[in-house]
Amino acid sequence: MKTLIIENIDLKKIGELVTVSKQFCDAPDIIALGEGDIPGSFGKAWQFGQAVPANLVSTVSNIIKQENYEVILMSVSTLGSGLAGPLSAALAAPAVTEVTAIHPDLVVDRPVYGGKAIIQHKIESTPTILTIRRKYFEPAQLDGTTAATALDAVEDKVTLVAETHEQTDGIPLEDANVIVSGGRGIGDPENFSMLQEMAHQLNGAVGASRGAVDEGWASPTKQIGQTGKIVAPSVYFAVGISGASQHLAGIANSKCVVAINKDEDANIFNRARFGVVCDYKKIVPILTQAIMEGK
Ligand SMILES: Cc1cc2nc3c(=O)[nH]c(=O)nc-3n(C[C@H](O)[C@H](O)[C@H](O)COP(=O)(O)OP(=O)(O)OC[C@H]3O[C@@H](n4cnc5c(N)ncnc54)[C@H](O)[C@@H]3O)c2cc1C
Repeated sequence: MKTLIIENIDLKKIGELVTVSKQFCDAPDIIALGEGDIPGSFGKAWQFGQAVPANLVSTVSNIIKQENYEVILMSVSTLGSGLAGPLSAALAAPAVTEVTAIHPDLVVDRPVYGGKAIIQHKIESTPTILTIRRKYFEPAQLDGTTAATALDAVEDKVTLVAETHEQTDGIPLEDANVIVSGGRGIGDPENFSMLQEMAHQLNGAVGASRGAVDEGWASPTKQIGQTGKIVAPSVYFAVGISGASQHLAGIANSKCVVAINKDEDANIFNRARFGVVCDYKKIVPILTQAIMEGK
């Protein structure tokens, strides 16, 4: 099936979409956004400078129509989520969002009810737009670069007035291999520094439950869960977090969950591979020290 990737110039995001594209075709084409070379080898390539998704709709939908693309792939991101709906309307094409798996015969999975159930959709008509959840597919290795046709004819429906970059002291949560997250059980904001130190030693990032965010101990940008970020680290430490379903929805694709909670009946232990029933103030400094000594 003729496949088009639409993505910012980002090695991992493009790599993940190339992996997905292999289910549909041998060589996808790409519309890339941003400055610099497009990593990887693509049949046809177009490139926008940075632009607001709403302003790209008519140019992108014209390319899709002219080239007869059957599958359009984007990540679940500001770009993908902003473009999927308007493109679907412009092309009268179905859009399946938050896809986490692709099966034979064009059947795709998407989680619903905060990850408690999976819906399967069979793609029956083309073009079809799919947004793909990050980190569910291993990024393909991208060799070389592809020269692109520059596209600067964008509409002026929305003007970008200002852009404020999130303060991420270190690795962004979505890219972190290790996350140390704190919940309401942390008790006060100062104690988050304990988690910061542990995350620092593990070259990881600090996250938070909504409990901790509602208390004002962590920034909303750190919230993980149904209404926060969806993360997929190799190791996720849940410290003083009860394990509400809305929190678990954000960590469904974490490979190994380690729970530290003083309540042995806390629901987080049902999701954890390793659990420590203990006051976190006793165990976190010991773990941090052991990690430092083990380096
Ligand atoms: C529509 C909706 C969307 C939501 N979205 C999200 C979301 O995106 N993310 C999210 O996280 N929540 C979300 N929630 C809230 C969710 O339901 C829970 O209320 C929240 O996750 C609870 O946070 P918590 O586990 O930190 O706090 P609590 O439930 O209060 O748990 C605190 C835990 O800390 C333990 N503890 C206390 N002291 C210590 C100690 N000294 N050492 C070790 N353990 C200790 C306790 O035993 C307890 O298990 C949402 C809710 C709704 C209704």
